Amino acid sequence: MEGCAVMQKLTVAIDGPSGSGKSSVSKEAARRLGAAYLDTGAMYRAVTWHALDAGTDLSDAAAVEAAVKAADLFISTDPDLELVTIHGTDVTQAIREPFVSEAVSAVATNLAARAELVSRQRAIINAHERIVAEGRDITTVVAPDANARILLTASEEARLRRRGLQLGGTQSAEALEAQVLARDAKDSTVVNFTVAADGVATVDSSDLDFEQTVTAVLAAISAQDK
Ligand SMILES: Nc1ncnc2c1ncn2[C@@H]1O[C@H](COP(=O)(O)OP(=O)(O)O)[C@@H](O)[C@H]1O
Ligand SMILES: Nc1ccn([C@H]2C[C@H](O)[C@@H](COP(=O)(O)OP(=O)(O)O)O2)c(=O)n1
Repeated sequence: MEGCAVMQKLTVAIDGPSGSGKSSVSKEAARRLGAAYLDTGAMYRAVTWHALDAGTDLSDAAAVEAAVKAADLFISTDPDLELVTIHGTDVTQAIREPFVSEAVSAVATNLAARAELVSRQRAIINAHERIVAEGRDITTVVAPDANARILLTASEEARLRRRGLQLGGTQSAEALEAQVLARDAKDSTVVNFTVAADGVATVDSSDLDFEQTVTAVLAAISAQDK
């Protein structure tokens, strides 16, 4: 019926390294597609916050697994509402603090913790008719059967520059490299987010501004979702 278009079911999976623009671009793409938005990195950050809050020794794999399984985690999937809670406590801001960024790889490299979060992420994705989910293993592990799968990349230089601006230009080059490059190096020991898997489209945002990147991602989604 005219003016009453039926929205088709849609799952979009987007992966990429730190600072490539995954979160900001996926959120905007979700708004324009009338879809929900899932930031899986925020889930890894939230369970890390929970493990630290509970005094967990992050070098003890069994203790990390237990802390992740026990985490009562809520994450908003509304692209216009950023909200993450653990046991009812609002941790939306806290999970972005450096103490979480520095610890998160210890959880993200724990395979049992990953299995637990992958299962929760699949449940969230399945509960939505239309959703854009982003992270490091969404195209390959969490939703390999998504309607559209994209690897969003950018040069190291662009990623460091963007993260530096995002953090207010106060960080030293060494601190930024530790946050962006060293964390990616640790994380990529368990998941591949630097090379596109078969059937995954690559969007390189190095020479694109934000709006151009959103346009390129939306074009890659329509090209795949036929
Ligand atoms: N194509 C782009 N051009 C310029 N800046 C961008 C672009 N994409 C994202 N940004 C900015 O770079 C910063 C990092 O993006 P973000 O979405 O947080 O990356 P990621 O989730 O991959 O770590 C944000 O401040 C964002 O607004
Ligand atoms: N699907 C995912 C998403 C994030 N992670 C890990 C990798 C990162 O170190 C942390 C936090 O992810 P996040 O996307 O917030 O990272 P950025 O700071 O945006 O680079 O979680 C993961 O292993 N798998």
